Amino acid sequence: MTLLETISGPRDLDALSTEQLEQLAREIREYLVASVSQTGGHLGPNLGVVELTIAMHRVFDSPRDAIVFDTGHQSYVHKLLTGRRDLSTLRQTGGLAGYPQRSESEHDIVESSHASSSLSWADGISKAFEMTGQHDRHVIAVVGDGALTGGMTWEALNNISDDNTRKLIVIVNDNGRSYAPTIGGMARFLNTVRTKQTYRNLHLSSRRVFDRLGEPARAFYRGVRGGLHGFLSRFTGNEALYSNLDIKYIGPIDGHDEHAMEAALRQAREYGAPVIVHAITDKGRGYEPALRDAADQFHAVGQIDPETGESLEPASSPSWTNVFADELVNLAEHNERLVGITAAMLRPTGLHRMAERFPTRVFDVGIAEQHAATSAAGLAFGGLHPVVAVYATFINRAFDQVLMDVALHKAGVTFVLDRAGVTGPDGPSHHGVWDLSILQVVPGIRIAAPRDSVRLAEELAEAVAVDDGPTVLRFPKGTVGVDYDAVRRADDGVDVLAESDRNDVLIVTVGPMAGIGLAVAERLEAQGIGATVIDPRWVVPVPRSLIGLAAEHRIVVSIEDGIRVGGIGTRIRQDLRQAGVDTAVTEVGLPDEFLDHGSRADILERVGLTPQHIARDVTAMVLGSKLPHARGVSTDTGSTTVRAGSGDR
Ligand SMILES: Cc1ncc(C[n+]2csc(CCOP(=O)(O)OP(=O)(O)O)c2C)c(N)n1
Ligand SMILES: CC(=O)[C@@H](O)[C@H](O)COP(=O)(O)O
Ligand SMILES: [Mg+2]
Repeated sequence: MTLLETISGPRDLDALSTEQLEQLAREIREYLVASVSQTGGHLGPNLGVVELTIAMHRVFDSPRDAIVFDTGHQSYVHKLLTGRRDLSTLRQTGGLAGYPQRSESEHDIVESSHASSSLSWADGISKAFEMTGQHDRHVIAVVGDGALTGGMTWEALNNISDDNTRKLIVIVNDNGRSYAPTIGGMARFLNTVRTKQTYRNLHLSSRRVFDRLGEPARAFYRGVRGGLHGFLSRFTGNEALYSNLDIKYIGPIDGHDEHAMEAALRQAREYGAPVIVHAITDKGRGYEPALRDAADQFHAVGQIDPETGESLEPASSPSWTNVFADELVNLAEHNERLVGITAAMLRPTGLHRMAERFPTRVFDVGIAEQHAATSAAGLAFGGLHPVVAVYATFINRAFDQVLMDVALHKAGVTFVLDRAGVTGPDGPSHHGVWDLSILQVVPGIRIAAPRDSVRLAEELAEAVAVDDGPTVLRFPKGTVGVDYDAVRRADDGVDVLAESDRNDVLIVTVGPMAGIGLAVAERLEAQGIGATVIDPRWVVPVPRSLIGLAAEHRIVVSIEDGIRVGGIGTRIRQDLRQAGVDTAVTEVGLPDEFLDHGSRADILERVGLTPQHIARDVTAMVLGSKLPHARGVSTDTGSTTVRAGSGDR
């Protein structure tokens, strides 16, 4: 039996000796590589927090003490130590979440994977403990150096520093990277600490002395080093940033020395006021393939060979990200006004290719989407055309900046939203399902949803040519798949993908839902129901020719990979009514619920976003029976009658 198998909860850690703790750390690393190489996940970040998490659970008493992970992708070790030793179902339908999840454990608090929120959570929880007389409960936030580049962390620190009675400990997990090396002045400050000769000399010289004196001395050295470094750091200027905020600073601590971490955390626990413990760690620690990975030290991996780290996933047709990356470089070759902005996700969003070709024309602003959007408005004011590339779910955070800095000032900024729609394994906070609903209310915005790689190139070129307001391009995670050629294109750019000799149903597909729309049309034809399938390409504002076509059909069915509430379908319905067209509308999309993690296919099946579900519901509607109430489907038949009719062209 391994030591890890004896750990059913954090208190089982208390009796372990130094040697056992070192063995446990080894076993956890071995397990993480063996398991996550099969399931995929955030291998690098979790290899970097093994000793830190063990020390944290030994010093504090979760769940009485509240532990908050920032972003939450580095919580696998926490899961292993809190009764979830089997990670084999990680991120799979019905399996363990890749982030903390309250339904899994009382030890889990923050489920969102949106970075930089942990200190605000900790601020609120610690205030609540104070105000409810729970003075013995601590709050511990584990925040990465990357997450520290997000504005919320500074808003929270500004508040936390205002009240030094709260038992709030911030563990800065500083591995010097987000995906790539973390950018900005904050990172430079932290980096001085990491590389400070004083710290390194002290560490090396004192360790050598004690090592020569044998185990008792070694144990003594490890026990005091955390506090020693914290104390000494006052003379090396490292604490300046925090102590000026009137927050005690302990560090830098070797985040892989479990004893040093424990000593520092015990010191922090006894301090009785907000404390920052600065841990120096390595993302991918203990696993050579990760440490060697210059791109992102195995920040997020698919299935890999545990020995070599090589990907086991078959090379497939290009990803949406790669098509975007190449097309943007092509456009930038001929348009020197184009500049790119990423929020610490240069490679994941594909901007690395433009950065390689035009290094001075791509900006990494850190995990700072709000700043990215408003800085883009500034770049546009200065005569450039910024392309802000973020994951769709993260644009939520910058809604006000898109509205009040970009759109209000009619700034020509293009937002490229990758991972739009159901993403799958990353769970509810990662599905990019809200962008169509929240962005379409922005005055003057234009939103395109390419259905395939040809349209992505077309619509990106069209977007960057617009300089009098925001444009948006959104596409899903994964490979692009086949191209869907049009039968014809209307003057306003709407593509007709399929027609019938009966005008029973107009199917309006948003982006890659074109495939589903065409499959639905086939099923309807088999029932003798005629369907026209169109791809508006630019879905906001609703094109005029779509309104005209709707007037010629009995029913409009919109299909979108976004929440139905406030989605494109509702926009179409409103615009039809405004134009005096009373054709019934059925909006097919996602329910306005948080969708658990799982494969994209499983989730789409679960919510009925499949050709068979949609065709069944539309058939029932056309044949006049009451539409069965499928999740994610709403039918506007109350206010209008389904057009009786010949349906003949
Ligand atoms: C608001 C937001 N933007 C972008 C991301 C994508 N993202 C996930 S982890 C990560 C890097 C986090 O770096 P750090 O906080 O240093 O943690 P580490 O992975 O180094 O442990 C980023 C950018 C996110 N989760 N949230
Ligand atoms: C934690 C986080 O936000 C990212 O690491 C995200 O999990 C990456 O998602 P993809 O794997 O789809 O790039
Ligand atoms: Mg980091």
